[in-house]
Amino acid sequence: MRGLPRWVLAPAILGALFVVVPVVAMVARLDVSGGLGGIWDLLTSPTATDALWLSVRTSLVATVCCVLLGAPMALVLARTTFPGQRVARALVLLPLVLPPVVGGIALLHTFGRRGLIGQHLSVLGIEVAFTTTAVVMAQTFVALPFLVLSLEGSLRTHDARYEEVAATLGASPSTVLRRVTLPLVLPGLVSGAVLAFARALGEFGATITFAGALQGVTQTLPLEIYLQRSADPDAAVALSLLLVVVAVIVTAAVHGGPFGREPSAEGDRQRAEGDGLPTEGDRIPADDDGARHRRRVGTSPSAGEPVTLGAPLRVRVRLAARAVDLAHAVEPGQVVAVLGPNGGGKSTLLQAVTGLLPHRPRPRSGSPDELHVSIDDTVLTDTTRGTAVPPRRRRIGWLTQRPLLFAHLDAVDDVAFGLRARGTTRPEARATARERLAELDAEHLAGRRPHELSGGQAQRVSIARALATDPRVLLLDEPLASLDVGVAQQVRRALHDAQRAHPRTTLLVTHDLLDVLLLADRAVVLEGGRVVEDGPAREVLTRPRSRFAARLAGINLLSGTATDDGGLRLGAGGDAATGPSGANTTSTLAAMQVVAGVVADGAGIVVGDPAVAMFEPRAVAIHREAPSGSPRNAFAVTITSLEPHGQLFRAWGEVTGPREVRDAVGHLAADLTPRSVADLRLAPGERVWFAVKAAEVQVYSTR
Ligand SMILES: Nc1ncnc2c1ncn2[C@@H]1O[C@H](COP(=O)(O)OP(=O)(O)OP(=O)(O)O)[C@@H](O)[C@H]1O
Repeated sequence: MRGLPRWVLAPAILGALFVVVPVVAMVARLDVSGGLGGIWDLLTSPTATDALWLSVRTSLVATVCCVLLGAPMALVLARTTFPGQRVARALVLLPLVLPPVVGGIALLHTFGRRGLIGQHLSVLGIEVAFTTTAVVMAQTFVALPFLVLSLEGSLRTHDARYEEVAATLGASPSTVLRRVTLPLVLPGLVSGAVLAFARALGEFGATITFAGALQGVTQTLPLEIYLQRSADPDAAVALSLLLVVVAVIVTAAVHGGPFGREPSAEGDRQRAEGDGLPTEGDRIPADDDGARHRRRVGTSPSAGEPVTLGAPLRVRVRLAARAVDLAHAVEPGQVVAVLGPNGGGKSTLLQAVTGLLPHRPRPRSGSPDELHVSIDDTVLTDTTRGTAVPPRRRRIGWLTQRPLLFAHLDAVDDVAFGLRARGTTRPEARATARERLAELDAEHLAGRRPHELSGGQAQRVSIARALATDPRVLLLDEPLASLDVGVAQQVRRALHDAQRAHPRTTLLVTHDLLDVLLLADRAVVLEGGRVVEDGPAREVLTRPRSRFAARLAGINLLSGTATDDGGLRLGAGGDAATGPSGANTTSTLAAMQVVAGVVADGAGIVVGDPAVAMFEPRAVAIHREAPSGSPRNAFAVTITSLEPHGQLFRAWGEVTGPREVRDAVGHLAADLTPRSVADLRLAPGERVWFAVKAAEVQVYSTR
C-alpha cells in the first residue's frame, strides 16, 4: 500500500468481487449430486466434445489469420505516417466496439450468397456463409483488433532507433523486420495472439449470425452453451465452467508466462543511463583495464603504423523547415567534435550522413532545400540529382547515447549482426565479432545479453558492433553522455585507443570538454543551424570565437569590434572607439568598451574588425560597489547561480545594462573562494560588480 491511500482498497475489492462472485455462483449452481462422473458425462457428450474441438480448431486458425493480417497492419500503423491514419486506425479497431451481431450481419452482407463478394463466389460454386470457414471469419473479424492493438502498443514503446541502427549496420528492410523488429516485439505479438485466441474462443454473436449453429460444422462451444441453456441448464453450466477454465489458463499464460513481461530493452535503457550498478567488468581498476586494453589495441597494426580506415567526408545541409544551412568537410581519419547549444543542428548533420534524415529526394522547384553527402568519391545523397543511397549501403558506424543493443541477442551475435547482414557466414562473423570484442576488452562479455551488462559494458559492446563492419565514417552521438564519470572515462579511453589503432573519419557530437580534448582533432560549433566556429580542437578551446565554445572551455568571451587601442567595442558594427583610460562601467556608453591589456593577435587586428575579448573566470574580482582605480573593466551583473568548482565556487552573473551590452556579454563566470562567497554574502539574485583588469583580457580578431 506504499504511496496509495487506504480507501482505494474498498472499490478495488468491490471490483474484484464483481468479477469473481458470478463465477463462484455458477460453480455453486453445479449439480454434483450425481458425483463428478455426472459432470464428466456432460462434458464428454458428443455434442459437447464436437463443440469444444470445433471451437479450439477454428480459434487456432482464426489466431493464425489474425497474426498474418494483424502484424502487418500494426507495423504500418506504428511505423509509418500517411494521410488519414487516424481514421484508418479507428476503422481497424471498429470490431472492438461494434456489437458482434452487427459484425455478423456485415459479414453476411459481404460474403453471404447475395453479398457484395459472396454473389461472385457463389457463381464460382464457393459458399462461405454457414460453413466452418464462416466461423473462422467471424472469429477473425472480432479478434483481429486485439492483436493489432497489442502489437502496435508494443511497437510504439520500442525505440525505432534499434531498427535504424540495424539499417546502418547494413541490414535490408526485410532483415531488419525479421531479425530486429519482430524478435524485439515478440512478447507483444504473443500476448496479442493469445488474447485473439481467447476472444475467438468466446465469440458468439457474429458466429451465430454469419455461420449459424450446425452441430460439428458451425456450432462452437459458446453456441452450444446458449442452446443447452434452456434444454439442459446443468450441461450449460458445466460447459460454461469449461470455457472459464480455458480462459483462466489463457490469461495466466499471457500475464504470468515468459511473455508476460517485456524483457530487456527497458533494462538496456536503464543501465545505459547509468543507474545499473557496475558489474565485475567495470570494477577492474581503470589503469589495469587500460593497460590490458592498450596491449591489445594500441599495438595491433602489424606494421606498427596505424592504418587509416576512414575516408574524406563532405556534407552540405540546407533545410528551410529546420532553419539549418551548413557545410562541413572532414579529412580521412580525422575526429571532428561537433559542438553547439540545443537546436544548433548537430543531430541534423549526423542524420544527413546516416541517410535517416526525412527529406524529399528532390525538393520542390524553388525550394531552398539542398542535401549533399559524399564519402570518398561516392555520392550518397544529392537532392539536385535525386541520389539517395539507403542507410544500409553507406558503410557508416553509428553510436548513440543509448547502446541500443538487441535484447534477443548476446553480445557476440549483436556484434556479428552487421557482418551477417552483409552476407558473412555465421562462424566467420562470430569469430570477427570476438576479435572486435577482445580489442575493446569485452571478450568476457561475449555470451551476455543486454540485461546482463552494465552501462559501460553495453556501450563497449556497442562500439565493437559499430566497428565490426569496418565503417568508412563513424558517427558518435554523445556516446558517453549517459554514463557515470568513471565508466565514461573507460569507454572514452576505449574509443581513444580504437581510434589510435585505426584512425577513422569521425563526427563526435558532445557537450563534454574532455571528449574534445582527448578524442578530437578539430572542433566545429553549430549555432542556429550555422557553422559559427571551425578549427583545430585545442585552438577552439583556448582561443574560442563562439560563446558556446568559450563556455565549454570555461572562459568568458565578449564579442564586438576591434578598437584602435587594441580594445573591443561591444556589440556588432559601429565605429571603433578609443578605449578610455579609466574604468569602464556598463552604466555609461563608455562601458560598451572593454580595455584589453594584452593584444594576442595584435599584428592581424584591423580596427573595426569583428573581434572577441577573452578572460578567465579566475581573473574576475567581485565587488559590492562599482570599482575604480587601475585600468579595468567592470560589469554590473545579477548573480544567477553559484556552483562548486573544484576547491572554489563558480559564480555566474547575467550582465545588466543596455541590450547591446547584454547581447555581447551575456553571462559571465567568476571563480572565488568559499570564504569570499561568505564575506560577500553572495547568493543568486544579488546585484554585484564583476571586475577584470585590462592586463587579464586578450582580444583577437574573428574575421
Ligand atoms: N523532426 C524535426 N522536424 C522539424 N524540425 C526539426 C526536427 N528535428 C529537429 N528539428 C529542428 O531542427 C533544428 C536543429 O535541430 P537538431 O536536432 O539538429 O539540433 P541539435 O543541435 O542536435 O540539438 P540537441 O543538442 O538538442 O540534440 C532545430 O531548430 C530543431 O527544432
